[in-house]
Amino acid sequence: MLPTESATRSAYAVGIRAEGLTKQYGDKAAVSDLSFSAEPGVITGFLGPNGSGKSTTLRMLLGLVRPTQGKITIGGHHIAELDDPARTIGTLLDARAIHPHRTAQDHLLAFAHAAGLGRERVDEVLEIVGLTDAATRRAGEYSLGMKQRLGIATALLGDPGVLVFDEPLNGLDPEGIRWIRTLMRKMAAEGRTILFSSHLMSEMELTADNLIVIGQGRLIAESTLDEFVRAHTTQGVTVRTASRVELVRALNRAGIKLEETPDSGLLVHGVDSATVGRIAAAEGIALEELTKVRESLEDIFLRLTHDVTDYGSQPA
Ligand SMILES: Nc1ncnc2c1ncn2[C@@H]1O[C@H](COP(=O)(O)OP(=O)(O)OP(=O)(O)O)[C@@H](O)[C@H]1O
Repeated sequence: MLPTESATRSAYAVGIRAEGLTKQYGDKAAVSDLSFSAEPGVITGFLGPNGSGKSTTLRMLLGLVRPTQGKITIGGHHIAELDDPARTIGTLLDARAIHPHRTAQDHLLAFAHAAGLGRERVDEVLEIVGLTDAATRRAGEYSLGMKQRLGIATALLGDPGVLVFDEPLNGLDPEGIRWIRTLMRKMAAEGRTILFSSHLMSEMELTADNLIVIGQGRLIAESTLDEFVRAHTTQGVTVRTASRVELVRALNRAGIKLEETPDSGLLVHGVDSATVGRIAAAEGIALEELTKVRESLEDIFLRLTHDVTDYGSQPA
């Protein structure tokens, strides 16, 4: 999705750009020649199997890891060159990294102080993330979901134009997940650049406008979510009929691959509904159902990254 005109004109219009980004740990390339961009006004989802290099990429963005080659910049600048980092970029990397004896308020006040921000802003962000009533409790007593909210409050302190959230949905209940989705949408609509990673594909599908997909440190795809799903969905239809044996025979004769589904339907690969309908009609077979297969983002992601998974689980 392209950023809207109002988004690019907004005061926040700063994007993220990786160019030839590479990080080598000894023989191991954690990130290899990675180039992508995340634009203002849209939500960009950052996907990859475990160990594919997402954290290393985000750590290079934040200046915590030095690239072996290439660069990753915010509005064209390395993070160390930013005049006012807190007002430019806000990040949630590990929500558990909070001092357990500090209250949420004190935690935020310390960050606000360091960034030259006033107490009012601390109250505002507590309100935005719904922690006002819990502000004087120690962070050590917080649930993971509350820690995520506190991490997001910290990211929002400087009212930055770029927000980077690594697995922001961890530990959130359905209401919390919906809340964060709405928050990200609102922030993007205001013209901010939102880059977030999640292993929850269904949520990614609901939230992201654009996707960056990596595997073994390399770019697999960069496109809008819609284009990605359209380009990678395999063609196929599910079909149901009382004359199953006859239909299987007819499809086999036509050289069409199919498999039986657990609910006694047939999954026909590589053809469209019209083809299956024509073959059935030619044989005088009545169909009870003929549905185009729609693959989920999760189906596509698992298939595309199957060969590039570092730490994939074995099939059950
Ligand atoms: N400091 C390091 N030293 C050596 N190897 C590292 C280091 N950091 C990361 N790696 C390796 O680089 C690869 C990418 O790791 P990274 O943590 O960036 O992946 P990830 O996509 O964030 O994974 P996950 O989703 O599991 O957090 C992995 O093979 C990892 O073992």
